[in-house]
Amino acid sequence: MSDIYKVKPISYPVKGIVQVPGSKSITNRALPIAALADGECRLSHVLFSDDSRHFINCLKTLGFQMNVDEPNKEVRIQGQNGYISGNGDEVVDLFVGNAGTAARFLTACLAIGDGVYRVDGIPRMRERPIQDLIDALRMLGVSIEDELQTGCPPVRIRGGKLPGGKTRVKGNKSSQYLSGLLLVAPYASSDVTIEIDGELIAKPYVHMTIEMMKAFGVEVENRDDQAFFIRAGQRYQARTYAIEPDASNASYFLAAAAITGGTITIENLGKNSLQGDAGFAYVLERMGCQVSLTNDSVTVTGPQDGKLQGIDIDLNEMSDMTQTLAAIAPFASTPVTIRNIGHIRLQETDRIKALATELGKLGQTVHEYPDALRIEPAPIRPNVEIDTYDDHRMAMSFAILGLCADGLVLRDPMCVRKTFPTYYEVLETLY
Ligand SMILES: O=C(O)C1=C[C@@H](OP(=O)(O)O)[C@@H](O)[C@H](O)C1
Ligand SMILES: C=C(OP(=O)(O)O)C(=O)O
Repeated sequence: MSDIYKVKPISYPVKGIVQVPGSKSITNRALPIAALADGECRLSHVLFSDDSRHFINCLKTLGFQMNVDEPNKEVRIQGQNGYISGNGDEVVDLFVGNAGTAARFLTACLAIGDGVYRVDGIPRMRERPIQDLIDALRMLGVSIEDELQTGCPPVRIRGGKLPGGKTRVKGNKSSQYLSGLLLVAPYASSDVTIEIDGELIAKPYVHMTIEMMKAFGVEVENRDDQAFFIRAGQRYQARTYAIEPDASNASYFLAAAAITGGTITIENLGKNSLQGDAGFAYVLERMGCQVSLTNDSVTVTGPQDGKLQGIDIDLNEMSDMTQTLAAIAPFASTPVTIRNIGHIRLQETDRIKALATELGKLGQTVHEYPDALRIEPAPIRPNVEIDTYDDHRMAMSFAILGLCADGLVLRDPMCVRKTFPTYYEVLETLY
């Protein structure tokens, strides 16, 4: 694909069943859990994208025997029952690209590694905070440092016996620090209590972690999302595990139905999903769409006149949906206000600023706040080139807006490879 992608407008309601790849969040939990388990785990419907490939490559570097079958979307991992190899005092370098889940979950798990490790990524990863995880691991006795004293990667960890005990973690910048601590906690030598220091954002991802730990045999006592207790001695049990389709990446196709008055169904993603972003369908319902969510599928039908109602919503628990919602705001009859999303300034890019800038280029009136956005719909300016900030969700969301605009062009469209390398192929099935 070239360095631009011209979105072809669509003049009719989209209709059909869309297949989206496996969940990035579930894949990047299943991989470390399987590696820590005792015996062979078979993971099916695995996502193959930058974020998961970085994780897979890091596990290979750590010596895990893996059978990676991309054509069949399957990974078999020989778990080492909590053992992670090292290279004596030689630093083992692990590259995670810009995968926040890989950076945070690996950093936590390496606390029990048999060696010294450096976790590093692309320049943007070196701007994404990890200090709160460093502080929490140090309270558990882990030898860990941010090598450039930036509070961000590269992080150097000297693994060993994880003593356990009580630790506190801040959860206002990312929920991933807590998820990482939870994932490794069963392998501490004594019980672990994790207390939350202040607010905890994006809670559905913590619940996903706990549910997946349970699926592999480890119980976490959740004390009202303020403290978490993990009894020592528990171990992940090897098993086969099927990964759900990615609800976050399904949102773009549901949004296409919303703005074209069409009907899109995503199969194997329903009421029992582990993913909080499966709830995005209900956001569309509040904007005037018809939604059907069964045990194993979600269907959205957009209003026939293509006119959506505006919405004022706290999107903290589905913050990855901010760009999807912002991209359909121009098609609403009244303003769209998205609140409690300040932490997304710390992600692949400063997402609030990026959205304000790009929607402004499209003629929208955007009010930017430290932790919120308010978009006043206006006619969409034609022939605009959209910057994507090396952020897959900027590219994927504005591609949907482009279906109902004239001449919208995406720059660096393949930044979608972070979680959805085949995005444009799937998008083009809508025509
Ligand atoms: O735990 C996870 O899988 C994720 C948690 C969220 O990150 P933050 O908690 O840093 O917002 C989300 O944005 C990210 O896409 C995936
Ligand atoms: C924030 C995201 O990813 P991560 O934090 O895992 O890099 C995302 O996928 O939108």
